[in-house]
Amino acid sequence: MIEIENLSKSYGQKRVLKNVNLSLASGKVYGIVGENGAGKTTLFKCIAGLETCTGTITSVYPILKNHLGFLPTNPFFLSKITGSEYLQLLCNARNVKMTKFQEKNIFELPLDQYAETYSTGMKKKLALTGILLQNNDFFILDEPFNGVDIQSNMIITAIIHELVALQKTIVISSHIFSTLNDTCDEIHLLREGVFVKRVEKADFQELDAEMKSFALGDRIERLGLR
Ligand SMILES: Nc1ncnc2c1ncn2[C@@H]1O[C@H](COP(=O)(O)OP(=O)(O)OP(=O)(O)O)[C@@H](O)[C@H]1O
Repeated sequence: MIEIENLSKSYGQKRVLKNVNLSLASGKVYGIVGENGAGKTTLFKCIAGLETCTGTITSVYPILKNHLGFLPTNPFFLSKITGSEYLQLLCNARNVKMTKFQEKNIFELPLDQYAETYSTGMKKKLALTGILLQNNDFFILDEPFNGVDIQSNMIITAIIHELVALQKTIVISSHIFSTLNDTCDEIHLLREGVFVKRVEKADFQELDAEMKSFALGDRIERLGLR
């Protein structure tokens, strides 16, 4: 169990997260949705210890980040480091004894090439492979489905199901509702740094319809394309 209580974050005068609370259990997938700028990535960075914030994060792990696999929206790689070298670095960081990565290269990436030369989708798949090989217990996946091809999206969905079977804790953000529908146990709606709604799987369709209606309003009519 991971408990996030009263987490707040400001950039200068701007309060980006306002007393956010979230309870995360093992074997569950939590979807975080919200408009651009709602605070999803900031929340993830705060949980991962990559940003300072106020509030508390408690868990069964003495040092949470040692059990966390964080997939950023746009993974960044040092220059002149190949795909295999990157995977080796990540494995070394967690004391995972592994040197041959070809068998684990399920996304069929050119591991002997420099990671910085990979396409956007390939970078995401390399970073995801790395955190999976680390055998983490807790995963934060920031827009894992964005920018990867359809086949890889299917693989990522299957990976998430496998992580659930292994009792891992998973938090994901996505702007594509169907991907959350396929993977999440509950969805939390973040609006201007506040969780305004928590929806269980049985009510996902209702949330989808509500968000559609909220998003569309009379915008299409106003365009006057007919
Ligand atoms: N380093 C920073 N300095 C100042 N403001 C920031 C910084 N990072 C994020 N913000 C602001 O915090 C707010 C939340 O940004 P965040 O990236 O968390 O949103 P998001 O929900 O992940 O958006 P998106 O869906 O577009 O990825 C935005 O108003 C953004 O401009």
